[in-house]
Amino acid sequence: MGARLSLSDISLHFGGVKVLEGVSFDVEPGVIFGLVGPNGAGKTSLFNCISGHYRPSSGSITIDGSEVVGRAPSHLAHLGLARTFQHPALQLRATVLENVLLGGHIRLPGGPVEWALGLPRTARAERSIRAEARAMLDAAGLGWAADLPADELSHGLHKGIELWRALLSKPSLLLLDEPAAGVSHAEVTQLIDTVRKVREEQDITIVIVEHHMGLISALTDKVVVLDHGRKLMEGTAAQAQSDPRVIEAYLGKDATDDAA
Ligand SMILES: Nc1ncnc2c1ncn2[C@@H]1O[C@H](COP(=O)(O)OP(=O)(O)OP(=O)(O)O)[C@@H](O)[C@H]1O
Repeated sequence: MGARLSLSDISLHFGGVKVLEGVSFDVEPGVIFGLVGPNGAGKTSLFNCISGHYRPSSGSITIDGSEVVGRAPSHLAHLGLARTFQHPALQLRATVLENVLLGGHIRLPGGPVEWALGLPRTARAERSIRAEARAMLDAAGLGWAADLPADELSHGLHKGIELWRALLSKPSLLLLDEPAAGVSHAEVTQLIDTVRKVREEQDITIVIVEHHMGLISALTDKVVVLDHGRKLMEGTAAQAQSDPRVIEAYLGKDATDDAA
């Protein structure tokens, strides 16, 4: 079952800077949910609050009813959360396969002592996850790159590696931070197909921060629009794109006057 994510009255202040103010919304299990808004609206900061990288100044965030504010990212991974970053965070000297395998670590049985001892059940699990990672890369048409150092690949493929790494952890809640930023048109089309397939084949809830409205329209069931750290509206992507408040936030007041 995809996870249920609930945010209630989230605020985030850095000194006197109010980055988020009273943001609340629910993400139903199994949906693809978009978080959009102009530059600096607070989207990545909100992702950082959900993934445990930032601690909100106030408010509550629950995943399947469990409070996660104050929990470390590693704890949240055990609750089924995985994320990608706006700027891919890869081990550039390691191979593509090794980067993807980092996502499978969470699925290994036992703890650090067992892993260090290389007990048979750990070794078996490692072999099985490695085979799964290779199969994922093959299915994505990236088998040729599996044993290459990550730094030999393009930015678009780095984004792909992050996505496969996150998926190898078998998340019930996946946060994608600007997956289409800086990637080619053909790669965006491939990304849309991949995310659709993932949703068809897995019980997963996906939240996407993205400026690419084509991708948001193609994929999301619902969106929340943020502006200056506040929730501006909630609805479908089509409703957001025709909402005068959203048009004004992106383009300024003149644009809505012109449209009237
Ligand atoms: N650690 C921090 N300290 C101070 N200010 C911060 C910090 N993190 C984010 N901010 C500020 O919060 C505001 C929102 O930034 P954020 O990156 O969350 O916006 P965004 O909507 O993701 O923007 P973009 O679409 O450009 O990526 C910005 O003014 C940013 O400078």
